[in-house]
Order: sequence, then C-alpha cells, then structure tokens
Amino acid sequence: MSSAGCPAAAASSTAATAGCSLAAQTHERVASMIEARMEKKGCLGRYTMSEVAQHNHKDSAWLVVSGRVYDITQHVLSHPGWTSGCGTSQLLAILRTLGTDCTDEVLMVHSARALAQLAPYLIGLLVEE
Ligand code: HEM
Repeated sequence: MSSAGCPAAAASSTAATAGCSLAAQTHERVASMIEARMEKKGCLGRYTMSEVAQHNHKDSAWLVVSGRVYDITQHVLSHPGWTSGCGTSQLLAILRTLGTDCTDEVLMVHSARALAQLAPYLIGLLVEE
C-alpha cells in the first residue's frame, strides 16, 4: 500500500468522462459519501495499479472504478450469472475486469441500484505508482 496523495481530482474527472448517466452520477454521490466517512475513520487505503493488478482472480477480486479501489471478493460469486444460467458472457465480462480499471464497463452496464451495491466494497483510492 502506498501513502501517496489523494487523487480526488483525477477520480472526478474519470467519472465525468466515463459516463454521464444518472446511474453513474448516483454512484459518484454515494461513493464520495462512503469515501469521506472512511477517510474520517482513517480506514481508506491508498493503492497503486500494480497492487490492484495482483488481485485479478475470484479468490481475491479487486477493481478500480472512478479512481476508487474495490475488493469485490465477497460479492463476485453471488453476481448475477455465477449461480443462475445463461450468464457466461457476464462471467467473462467480470473475470476480465478483475485487477483492472474497469470504470467505463462497470458504469455502462449497471443500473443505479446495482452501482449502489458496489459502494460497500470500497477499500481505498488509486494513487500513482
Ligand atoms: C460488487 C460489484 C458488482 C455488483 C454489486 C454488481 C451488481 C449487478 C446487478 C445487481 C446486476 C443486474 C442488473 C442491474 O441491476 O444493473 C448486474 C448485471 C451485470 N453486471 Fe454486475 N455487479 C458488480 C460487478 C460487475 C463487474 C466488475 C462487471 C464487469 C464488467 C459486471 C458486469 C455485469 C454485466 C455484464 C451485467 C448484465 C447487464 C445486463 O444484462 O444488461 N458486474 N450486476
């Protein structure tokens, strides 16, 4: 984990380019609230992209959305597609995104309700190498 500065500006500019849908805007609001709470409690981590890249499988599943790092390991096996049929494309889409910055894909395919479910998995902010 790195102790470099907070990329808040980078995060909001990524979000602005990644999607201007209502779902993306709602996600940005919820995520920044949770981020502020975690920062206050001192439990908001700082991670580089190469740290994130090591968690690229279902047993340790991290990803980056809008400059924020999420550990979705606890969720990944209950994502629609793992347990119900006809979800092969969803599984492939998810597996491909683990360990990467998948802002565009995640904001594009999800409803506001789904993006709200992502928020509790926030573990920190993405920082420069
Ligand atoms: C904790 C993380 C995640 C949560 C809570 C989540 C939640 C959901 C939910 C609730 C849906 C049902 C449709 C909706 O309400 O939008 C969904 C669909 C989907 N998700 Fe996720 N998801 C997560 C991560 C991901 C990731 C990393 C990917 C990779 C791109 C992904 C790809 C998809 C796809 C392709 C669909 C189907 C969309 C469609 O059929 O239109 N999800 N997700």
